[in-house]
Amino acid sequence: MLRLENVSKTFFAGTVNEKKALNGINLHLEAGDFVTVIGSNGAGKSTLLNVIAGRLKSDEGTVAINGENVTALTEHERARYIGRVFQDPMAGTSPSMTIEENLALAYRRGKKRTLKLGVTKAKRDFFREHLSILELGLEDRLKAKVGLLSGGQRQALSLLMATFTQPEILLLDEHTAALDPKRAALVTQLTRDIVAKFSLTTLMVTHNMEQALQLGNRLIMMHEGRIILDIPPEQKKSMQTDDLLRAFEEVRGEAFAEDRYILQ
Ligand SMILES: Nc1ncnc2c1ncn2[C@@H]1O[C@H](COP(=O)(O)OP(=O)(O)OP(=O)(O)O)[C@@H](O)[C@H]1O
Repeated sequence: MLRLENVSKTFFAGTVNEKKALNGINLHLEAGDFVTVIGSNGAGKSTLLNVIAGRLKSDEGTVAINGENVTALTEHERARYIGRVFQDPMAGTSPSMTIEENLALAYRRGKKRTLKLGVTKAKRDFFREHLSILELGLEDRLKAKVGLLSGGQRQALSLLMATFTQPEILLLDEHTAALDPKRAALVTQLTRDIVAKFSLTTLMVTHNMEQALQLGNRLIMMHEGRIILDIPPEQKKSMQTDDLLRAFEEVRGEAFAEDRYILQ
C-alpha cells in the first residue's frame, strides 16, 4: 500500500549546516498496517511524513502509494490518497468556519475543485453519522464555529476530517502530544477505533513509547535519518518499554537518552 525505496533528504546540502534528515529509507506498509514511529530528537520522523505527504521533495528515492509512483506529485495532488493530523489542534481545522463547513471542505479534499461546498441534506446526515462516532455530541452542533471547541474536541474533529473519506494512507504526527492527559487518552482511543473501523493503513509518529506499544501492529524506531528497528507484530505484542530501550541499546551500543520518552 505504501512503499518507500531508498528515500533520502538532506537539508542545507554542501554547507556547514548540512543535515541528512533521511538516509536511504526503505519502508513497506501492507494494506491495513498500523505502524507507530518513535525515535530521538531530530531522527527524521516528521521529515519522513512530509516526504510521504509531498510537503517535502526527497533528493533520492521513490514513494509509491497503492502501486502508483507518486514521487513527482505535489502535496495537493497526493491529498486524495492521504489524510493527515498534526500535533497542533489548530492546524487541521478552520476556527471561523462551522463544524459542517469544515467537514464539507475535508470531504472535497483531493476532489475536483468544481464540486460545490454547499451542504445538502444527504451530506449533513453523512456528517452527523460520522460525528456520532466521536461520542462528543458534535453531531448536534453542526452550525457551531470550530473556534468554540476545546483542543481535544478540535483534534477529534481533525482526526475525523482526515479519515472519513477513507484515505489510502493516514499520517499522524504526534497528534496527541499537545493535549492534556485526559484528552490525549480520548483521542488515542478514537484513533484506535477509527483506524480499525475503516481498516486504514496508518503511520503514527509519537514520542510516547507506551502509546507506540499500545497502538498498531508494527513499530519502527528511527535514529539519525535511518530506521534502526522494525518490530514485527508478534514481537510487538509482548514488548514493554524496557524491552524497547534495551533493543535500542543493542543496536546503537548506547543508552536511549531522551527524557521525554521515558518520563511519560
Ligand atoms: N525544513 C527544514 N530545514 C532545515 N532543516 C530541517 C528542516 N526540517 C527538519 N530539519 C532538520 O532535519 C533533522 C530531522 O528533523 P525532523 O523534524 O524530521 O526530526 P524528528 O524526528 O521529527 O524530530 P523531533 O522528534 O524533534 O520532532 C533535524 O536535524 C532538523 O533540524
